[in-house]
Amino acid sequence: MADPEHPRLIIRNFLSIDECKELEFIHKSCSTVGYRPNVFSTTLSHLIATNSFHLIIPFVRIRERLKDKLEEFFGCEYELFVEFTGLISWSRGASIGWHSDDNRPYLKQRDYAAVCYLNSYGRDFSGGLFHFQDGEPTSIMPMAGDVVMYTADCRNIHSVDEIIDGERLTLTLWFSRDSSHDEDAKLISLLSQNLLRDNKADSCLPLPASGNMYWFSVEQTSNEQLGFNICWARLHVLGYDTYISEADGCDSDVSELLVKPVQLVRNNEMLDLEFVNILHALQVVHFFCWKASALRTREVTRDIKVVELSDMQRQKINSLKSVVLNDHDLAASFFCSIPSKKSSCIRFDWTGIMAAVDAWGDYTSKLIEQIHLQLPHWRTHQSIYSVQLGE
Ligand SMILES: O=C(O)CCC(=O)C(=O)O
Ligand SMILES: [Fe+2]
Repeated sequence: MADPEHPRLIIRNFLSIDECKELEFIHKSCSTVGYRPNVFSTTLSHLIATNSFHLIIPFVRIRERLKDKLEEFFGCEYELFVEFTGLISWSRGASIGWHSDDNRPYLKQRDYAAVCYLNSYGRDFSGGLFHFQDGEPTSIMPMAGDVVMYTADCRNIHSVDEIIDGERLTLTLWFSRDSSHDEDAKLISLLSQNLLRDNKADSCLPLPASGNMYWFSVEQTSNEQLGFNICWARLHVLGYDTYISEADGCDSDVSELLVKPVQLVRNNEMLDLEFVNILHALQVVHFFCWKASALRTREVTRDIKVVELSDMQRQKINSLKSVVLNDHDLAASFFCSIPSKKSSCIRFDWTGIMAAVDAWGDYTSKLIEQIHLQLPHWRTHQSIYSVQLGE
């Protein structure tokens, strides 16, 4: 039963570690700059808009489980709609002072919040403790898999300490009693438009959004500013460079670079395989990070061709870097894991990356199949739920 003065619930290990890792893979390969300084986010509508609509499938069961648990605990069965679902990461310097989650006129529809921690305090980031102003518990140390649920009103005023190091990642949902704020209706309409429009979407190769959505600068203004593109920054912190044969010198426009085919480079070697764009390369690399140990036993059917870089190619790579990562120290400080924990790095080899290319393709096809099977049911019921097929 919820305490009427401070209605809140904390559940340890609500999500499995693999669920956390899958959502981390999605966020690190699809996020955009967020709504507040040093915050990055991945919304479901963004996944749909960038031809990665199949990636909403991993959220479906989790959303449902969260809503069921929340409704049961707070005694509001069948009353709630999901108002917002998003992956949110906070990097060094991000924090939020005392607030309730409905504290703006345009947020009044929010009745409940559920925050799932996808990584852990001390291991993946430092700082970032959660505090309630009154009542118990006073503080929460975020740990992967745990969830905190609370009413969005002033009975649950809370804050989050500044992130000191690393990247703190959550899956955050808000729920509303007001059906006009039901996120599902909007998502189903977007999905229908995208899937109907694009029959050949079967390969689900990501399509970048506009360049400014991936551009981080301290001032958070235009493309011209000193800063970095977050897609390249995420590859850079993992030790990868990229080569774009079609890039024509250091005056290239970042928005144009986002849609050009890229090759992955590591030290002095380049994989002789073109990814359709930087987001495609990023998805495969993060898929490799997620599944590295399982990929070791996967047979690679294609030839792996790695070439040594020429001086010309190296020059081109450096001039590309000066455009997309013109503040690479800042980029590193945002997306690096915390310094004392470097040992958790994944052992790199090109065979692993090639295995990831194939395995990412299989993973993607399975999710596309799922979405094609489920969408008709979602449209009928105007609700996103896990359809028990074969019923
Ligand atoms: O991430 C958290 O622990 C809470 C975040 C929060 O308070 C918010 O986004 O309103
Ligand atoms: Fe909040």
